[in-house]
Amino acid sequence: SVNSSAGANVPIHHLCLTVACMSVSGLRQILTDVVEEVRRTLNQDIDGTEILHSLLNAPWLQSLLKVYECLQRYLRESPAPVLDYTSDLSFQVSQQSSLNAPLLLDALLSAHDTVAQKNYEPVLPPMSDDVPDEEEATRIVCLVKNKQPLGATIKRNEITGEIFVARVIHGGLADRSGLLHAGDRIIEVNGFPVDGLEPEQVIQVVARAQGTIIFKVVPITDRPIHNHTMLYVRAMVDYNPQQDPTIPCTDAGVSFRKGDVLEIVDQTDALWWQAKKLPSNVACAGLIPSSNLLKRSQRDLLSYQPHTCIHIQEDLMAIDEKCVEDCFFVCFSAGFRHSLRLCRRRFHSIAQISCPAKCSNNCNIALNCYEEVVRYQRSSSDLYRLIALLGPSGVGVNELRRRLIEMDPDTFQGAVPYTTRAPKGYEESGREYHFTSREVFDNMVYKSRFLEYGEYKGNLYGTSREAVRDVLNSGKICVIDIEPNAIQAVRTHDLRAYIIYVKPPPLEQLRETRKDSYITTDYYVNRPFKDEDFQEMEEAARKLESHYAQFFDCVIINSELQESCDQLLDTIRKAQDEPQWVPSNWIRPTTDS
Ligand SMILES: Nc1ncnc2c1ncn2[C@@H]1O[C@H](COP(=O)(O)OP(=O)(O)OP(=O)(O)O)[C@@H](O)[C@H]1O
Repeated sequence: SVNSSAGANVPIHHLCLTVACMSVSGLRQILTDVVEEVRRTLNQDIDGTEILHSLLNAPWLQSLLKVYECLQRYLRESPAPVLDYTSDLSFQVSQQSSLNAPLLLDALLSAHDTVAQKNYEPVLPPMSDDVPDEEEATRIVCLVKNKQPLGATIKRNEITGEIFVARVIHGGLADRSGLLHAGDRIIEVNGFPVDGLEPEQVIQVVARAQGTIIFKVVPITDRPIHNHTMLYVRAMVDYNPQQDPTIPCTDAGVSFRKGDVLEIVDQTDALWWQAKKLPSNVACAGLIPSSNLLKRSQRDLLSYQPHTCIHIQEDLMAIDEKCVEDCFFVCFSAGFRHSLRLCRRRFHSIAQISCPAKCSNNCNIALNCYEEVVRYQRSSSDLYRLIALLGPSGVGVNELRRRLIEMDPDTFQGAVPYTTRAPKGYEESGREYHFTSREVFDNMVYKSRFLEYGEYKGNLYGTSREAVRDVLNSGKICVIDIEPNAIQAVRTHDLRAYIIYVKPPPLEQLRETRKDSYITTDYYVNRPFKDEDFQEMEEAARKLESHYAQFFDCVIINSELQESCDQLLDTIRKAQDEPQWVPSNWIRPTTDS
């Protein structure tokens, strides 16, 4: 069978088809009229000469004869088009007259030229006469080369030297043609036999080809059933195909960073999935390592890092192919945040989040590289999402939160923390803090009621899940600041936290914007910022980003305070009112979530 995927020819085909349909239906009408006329004439009692006379004079017969004559003349004269470059001509005319020929006319004339030049069909090589009868059924596949890659990879059978299509990339040229499939054996490329060649040599033949590429293939008999999916995941790790020697085709690889959302379109291969990074305006997908493969390479990578603890499942290949919604946590102990109106430098957090996987060093770790996500649009009847601010100590998380609540206390509210310290004279239980005994506090820790908690100067402080729920239930937007330890605790079905990372600006801007600001440290309350503070802040920011960037829904660079406040307001509005990617188990809760 001979196939063509020359998409560019479609308009011309349409043109020809329309013309053909018109003449066919016209002739059909004439012939129907003839039959009807004869029937009516025969029913009347008229003599033969009269019938013959009226028949020969009938307009429909005249038309039919004219058509016949035209066709005969066409066969005799084989008329050639007067011009085969009318679009050039129209361009020249439009240039000279400084008038732009309408787009439609241009397109029409260029269609005319294509037809006149008869270049709308690939010229196929003549069929060889000496094809033995027993030769396998072959297919000639003709693809029109354009700027896009072919979107297929090939492999060589090392024993027979035969070349096969290894995989066809979803949405690529080969895939859209529907003519090449994984497992098809390629015999020739543009008449050039490829058996025994190295795959790179075959690719060179394809690369050298101009215009159309003609593949002679033996189609695979049992085509594998493709596992086409529409799965969206958030990448929990960085991946760069250029640095991955195991990828079957580097050029087909899709690079991604932590937090990127990927649309997985094919999971047929257990090792290499096909995906697009969102937002995407390309049709063609690319290769990404499957969840199991990525887990394996992460394990190899992390096992070389002496200070990183990791929990690994024994049999990685036995893990379900589909993503599990655990989080990828690595030990991290830089500057803990204290939302309890204390400076984090003075607040020693001892928060532990409940996590099913714990390594011998007591790190909270679950290894997962992709997190399944869905697009979520909060409905007006849903509670607001929790807003959790996160950033290195001193960057301005508390300042931003404070200003936000001050600006609109009817909309925004913090969660009232618990403490074991005694109330000061002006403090009221339930307003500044929930004052409680150590026994009650310990019991709350035991029952995992805290999102995070910590100790400062012998007293315990903690933010409970109920305190956050109370604010949300009251119809307000709850805004808290958290330490990285609390990320997993707030990313749940009931709180649906939107995590905003507050990032320090570059050093110069830090110096400039903080020249009149004060910092509270372990030893000083409200002293001017020093360069060491900025360096420490930047170092803590680097660590935070390298370990937790995958959980940031948004990043705000806190340079000019007013601008940051405006940006924060806008971000929170979008988080509540516009569709966002969220873990799928928030929407389809599992027993674990
Ligand atoms: N954009 C900014 N420009 C100038 N000063 C700022 C800016 N953001 C914050 N500050 C000031 O920096 C100081 C530290 O801010 P803040 O207390 O909010 O830090 P933090 O991130 O909450 O850290 P910690 O919890 O350790 O206090 C405050 O004096 C605050 O007013």
